Amino acid sequence: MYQNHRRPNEPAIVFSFILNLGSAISFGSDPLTFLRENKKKLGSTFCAVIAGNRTVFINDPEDWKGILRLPKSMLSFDDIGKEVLVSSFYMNARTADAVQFEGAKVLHGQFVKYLQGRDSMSAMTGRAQDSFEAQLSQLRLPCPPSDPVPLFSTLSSVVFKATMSSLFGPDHPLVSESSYEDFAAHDANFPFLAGGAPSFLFPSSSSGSAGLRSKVVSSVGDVKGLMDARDSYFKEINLSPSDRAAAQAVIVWASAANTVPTAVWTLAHIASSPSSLSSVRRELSALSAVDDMPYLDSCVHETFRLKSSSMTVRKVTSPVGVTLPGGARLRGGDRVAIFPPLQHMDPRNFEEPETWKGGRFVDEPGKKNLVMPFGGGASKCPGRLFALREVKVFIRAVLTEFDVEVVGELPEFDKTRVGLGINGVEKGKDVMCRLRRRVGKRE
Ligand code: HEM
Repeated sequence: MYQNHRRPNEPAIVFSFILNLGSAISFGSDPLTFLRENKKKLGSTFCAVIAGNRTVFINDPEDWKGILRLPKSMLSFDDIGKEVLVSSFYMNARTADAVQFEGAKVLHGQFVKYLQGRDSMSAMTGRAQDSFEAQLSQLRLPCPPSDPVPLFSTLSSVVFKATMSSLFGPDHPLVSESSYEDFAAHDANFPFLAGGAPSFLFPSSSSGSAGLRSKVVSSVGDVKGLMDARDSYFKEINLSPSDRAAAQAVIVWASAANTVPTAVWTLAHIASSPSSLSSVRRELSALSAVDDMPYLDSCVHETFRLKSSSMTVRKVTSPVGVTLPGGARLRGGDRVAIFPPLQHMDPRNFEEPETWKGGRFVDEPGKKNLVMPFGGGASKCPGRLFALREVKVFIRAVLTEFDVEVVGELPEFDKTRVGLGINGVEKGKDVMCRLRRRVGKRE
């Protein structure tokens, strides 16, 4: 009601005529310009109404750490997390509560143990690597081989299946082309669902998600990893099979949605930069472990820097509001948002920020700390170590199997996903590449 009215000590407000929609369109179509221009006019912390939510943007990266450290009694992700579970993953409120609140501690402990523990990570990496090698050796190439192939269309399902194999084992029904199609159908409308649009508007998303849920609780064979541990916990708290499926399907999406575009973009950028390609090939020929390849590591971080737009959001928990460390007064229910591309694209941090430079972090590894694709604070991605490793294993597998030559310019990224993670390729476009099996690798 009083969204556009500024009270004493509150941050300045971006005025909008359409109360419920607010600044959603100008923010969504070009967030960097929106934030930079309003920062100039209103100061580094200001409020904008985004799709009905008063959202306070903190635009000075110096303030971010302090914000992310504030206790849950002031700012929390939990309510927003629950909303997303219900709106985007078709979860009922009871299951969402179990995942986001009651089970949070147990489930978080499982993330740490299985997604970051050394033994579990190396077992997962091994399954991903086997899957990449098997899939790439059987990949059907065009005839004649000089015809270019669309990289995203060709390799996204390869990354999806390897990720499923790492989580569930190679024989699980999710390691299949049809499951990739279900995932892609659900994912395609994810920005609308996460934004709160009613799910009946997107029947292909709900049937894609239903397809994944119908398979996700199938036996995981002898893979005693994260998914098995979660399933045991959900049985212990008496969730029904369909509720267990909904809770497990979240991990299917979280594990693949950002890993797929990161992997394909990194490959596309490396292949379109002759100096990066030869530096990566030099590291590969030394046969080091992927964790010991600083140039490749730099390339993946450079892709994160340029393609990620994961926005970290919190909600003011106390109904009477809070005062932020800098003195700004916020109302109960206000959202607080941090948008890392402000830091990623700042020429004071990165020379020629619009340009992908594979070796950017080799001499300045400390600058990787300025790159934030995984969110921060309590909701920071628990899969980050595995994701980074999986992408490197993917690049190594592709470049071992193929010579990759990019044809033409790289297309833009998909701007409709801004705020949600790693941006995929612009709709209707792809990266066109010639793939030739390397000598000694031909069947
Ligand atoms: C490049 C790849 C990835 C990126 C950029 C990424 C990014 C993110 C981000 C930004 C969040 C937090 C969202 C927030 O703060 O609101 C998140 C959460 C999460 N991610 Fe990732 N992620 C990646 C890969 C993975 C992988 C491979 C897994 C699992 C195998 C995974 C599992 C999760 C889970 C379970 C959560 C939710 C954590 C929770 O509920 O506390 N992610 N991810």
